[in-house]
Amino acid sequence: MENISKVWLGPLPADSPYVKPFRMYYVQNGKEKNWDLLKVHDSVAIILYNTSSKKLVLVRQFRPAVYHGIITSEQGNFDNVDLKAFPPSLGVTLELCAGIVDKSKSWQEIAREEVLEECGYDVALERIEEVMVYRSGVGSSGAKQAMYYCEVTEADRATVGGGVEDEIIDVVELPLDEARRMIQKGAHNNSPPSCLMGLMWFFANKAPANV
Ligand SMILES: O=c1ccn([C@@H]2O[C@H](COP(=O)(O)OP(=O)(O)O[C@H]3O[C@H](CO)[C@@H](O)[C@H](O)[C@H]3O)[C@@H](O)[C@H]2O)c(=O)[nH]1
Repeated sequence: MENISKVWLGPLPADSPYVKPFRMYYVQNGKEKNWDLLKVHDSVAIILYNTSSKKLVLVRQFRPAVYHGIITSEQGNFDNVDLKAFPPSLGVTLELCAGIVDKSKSWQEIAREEVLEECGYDVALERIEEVMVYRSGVGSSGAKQAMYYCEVTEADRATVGGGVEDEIIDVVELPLDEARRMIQKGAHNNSPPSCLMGLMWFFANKAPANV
């Protein structure tokens, strides 16, 4: 899926629409302190369960930040990457369907659109149930993410999904026993904490007893 042929790094342009770095200053207990942080978009993530197939619907995609993190954990900072030593498949993740909040629509509507764009299911707004809201990246961004739950059936399928514009996203139907293994033994597929937490919430609150 990733088909990546060259990787290199450059400085962050000041007009990045996705990441803005700051140094925040504050006085605590009478002492001046500072913290280096990033402003990034808030986001939504959706736990999708297909009740026809009795499988969870997740997405696979190449994540540059994960790939970068894997390489730097292994060998420190880099300029160019040896793609043989670090195949880009290392940076592929298995995640909940998700989207950034970058338009003036309700968060639930943005979640509804992501379910359609990424996974191909066209569902009414009322079927998207809020699960919880939390802050991620507490040391770096403190970005807000709202998690939702939505049940879909084959009747809701409108497209094959896969994202919009340049996005390259694979839709994955995950059997419940595999999902259970991910939260019992740890995931080997770079799944972020939000995905693992979403799976745990699903098993604690929604999973059918007999599957
Ligand atoms: O430098 C960038 C960053 C984003 N995008 C595009 O912006 C969109 C969304 O970006 P991304 O940050 O990957 O959003 P999500 O996939 O919605 O990821 C959200 O949901 C994830 C899973 O919960 C969280 O890990 C992320 O922090 C949170 O942004 C996609 O079309 C990307 O292609 C770029 O083109 N360039």
